[in-house]
This record gives sequence, C-alpha cells and structure tokens, in this order.
Amino acid sequence: MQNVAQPYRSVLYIPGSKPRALEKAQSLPVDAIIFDLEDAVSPDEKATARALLAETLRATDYGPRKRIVRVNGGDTEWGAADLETFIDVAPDAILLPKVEDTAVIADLAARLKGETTIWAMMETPRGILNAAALAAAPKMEGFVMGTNDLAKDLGSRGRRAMLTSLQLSLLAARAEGLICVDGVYNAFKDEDGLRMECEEGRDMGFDGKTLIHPAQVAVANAVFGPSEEELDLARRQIAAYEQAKADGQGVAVVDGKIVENLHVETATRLLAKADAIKLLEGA
Ligand SMILES: CC(C)(COP(=O)(O)OP(=O)(O)OC[C@H]1O[C@@H](n2cnc3c(N)ncnc32)[C@H](O)[C@@H]1OP(=O)(O)O)[C@@H](O)C(=O)NCCC(=O)NCCSC(=O)C[C@H](O)C(=O)O
Ligand SMILES: [Mg+2]
Repeated sequence: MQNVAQPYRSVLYIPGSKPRALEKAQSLPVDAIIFDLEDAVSPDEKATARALLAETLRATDYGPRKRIVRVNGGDTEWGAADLETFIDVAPDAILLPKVEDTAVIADLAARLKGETTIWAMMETPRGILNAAALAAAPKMEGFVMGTNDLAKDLGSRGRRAMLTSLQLSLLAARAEGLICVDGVYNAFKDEDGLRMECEEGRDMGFDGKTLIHPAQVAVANAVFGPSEEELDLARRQIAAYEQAKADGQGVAVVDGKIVENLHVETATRLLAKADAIKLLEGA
C-alpha cells in the first residue's frame, strides 16, 4: 500500500556502470533513484556494473532518496545473477523490466528479504493489458511507465498514442494503492518540452516523472510538488469545512466552489506531501 506522503516527484535513472553518476547522485535533490542494470548498460558491461552497483549500495548513504534497482529480465543471461545479488543487497525496491504476468512477481516476492518491495516496468502491450493483476500481486509497491519500449512494441509515435496505456496503468495502480510514475522525456536538453509533459502527467494523476539527466530534476520537482497557491487553498478548505461542521453543515464554500469531506481528504494529503518534501529537502 502506498505511503501517500512519500514524494516521488523526480525518479532519476542512473546507469549502474557509471561510477561518476553513482557518486553524483548522492547530492542530487531527487526523491528516488533507479539504479539501472538493464537498458542503460551495454552487454559487455553487465557483470562489472552488477558488481560495482552492489558494492556502491552497500557502502554509500543515499540519504532519504529511495533506492530502486532495475535488474535485467529473467529471460536474459544476466537476470538470475542480478536478482540473486540484489535480493541480498536489499535496496528499497527491485524494479522488474517488461513484466507481463504475476508469476515473476510472486517468485521474487517469496525470495525478498527485509523491507524490499517490488516495482514493475509497464512497457509491453501484454503487461498493460494485465495491469490490474500485476498491481494486485504480492509486495507490489509501484509502476514505472516504459514509454520507449511501449512505442517500439505498438509501432506508435507521440504522446497521444500512449494515453490509453498510461491511464490503464494508473487505474490499476490506484485500485491497489500503488505509486505510479510517468515515463522519461528523451530530449533531455529541451526544458520547455519536459515541463509540458510533466504538467500533463501531473494532471493525469502520476506521482512524478522518471528522468535520465540531472538537468531534468528541478522541473519535475517543481511541477509535481504542490505550489504555494495550492497549499493556501488546501488550508482554507480545511478551515472552512471545520467551521461548516461546527455550524452543523456538511458542505462549505471556498472561492465559490463547494468543499466536502472528500475535498478535505485531498487537501490533507497535499499538506502531508508538502511536509514530507520539506523534511526530505532539509535532510
Ligand atoms: C543521456 C546521457 C548519456 C548524457 O550523458 P553525458 O553526455 O555524460 O551528460 P553530461 O555531460 O551533460 O553530464 C553532466 C554531469 O551529470 C552527470 N550525469 C549525467 N547523467 C546522469 C544521471 N542519469 N545520473 C547522475 N548523474 C548523471 C555526469 O556524470 C556529469 O557529471 P559531472 O562529471 O559532475 O559533470 C546520460 O545522462 C545518461 O546516461 N542518462 C541515463 C540514461 C539511462 O539511464 N537510460 C535508461 C533509462 S531510460 C529507459 O530505459 C526507459 C524505459 O525502460 C522505457 O522503455 O521507456
Ligand atoms: Mg524499457
């Protein structure tokens, strides 16, 4: 079940093969890191990346940043050794690529140690069609949209073609209380394009955006974090609803719009998220 206050505004991929990037991540203001052994690492670097990442995670304090390790798939020559290694390292989560059925999740769930949870890449047509079952599988905590692989399998172009898959994954995630993070924006030097895509993802309901470069972090944190205006409205909604209740009413009005219990729940969650962000940024 999702810890609603834990922010996942910015979730940065770091190739497990790059020592400089692994070091740099300790000081980046990201909410979570995906340490990648899959697509960001070339076949001839897989074994050294696995060893480097295991050693780094055992020795390094990444502070409050969630540590998620993306392993290679079970159908590759590296998948089994990746899992064996990182079940033992016990990061916050293990992210499985190209997940299509619940068996692979159930197998991993039975082997996990400590508090490690499971995340799934949602990036194949079959995986998207099975989203509800995947979300309900044991130890599942989050979905990450893999929009590059999806576009490849669909033969599609552009964001519009992604919408059904994004929404199906979000629906399935929310039905089970999971985190759901949007796919990457490949043009990492195009800040305006990134901002637009972050805003679209935020409005759809995603918790945050996966990122590929440190230059993308500030935009994702800003777009997915609550603004001062939103926080001010949330506080006024809660106060107005409390007053309405004290007056024997079930509904308040703020800025010409009704406020009911459900809006107060949303407002309370927003304030909790802001507090969690403050804590994280002060850490
Ligand atoms: C995209 C990059 C290859 C660009 O690398 P580079 O040209 O080296 O960037 P810079 O010179 O601008 O780097 C500046 C400094 O920032 C550090 N850096 C760069 N990227 C990262 C990172 N991701 N995390 C941490 N630090 C990073 C550099 O070391 C430089 O540091 P300094 O020496 O102090 O100046 C590169 O950014 C990159 O490899 N990005 C990650 C790519 C990746 O992870 N791809 C796989 C995930 S995407 C995917 O698979 C999605 C999904 O599966 C799907 O299907 O959609
Ligand atoms: Mg992918």
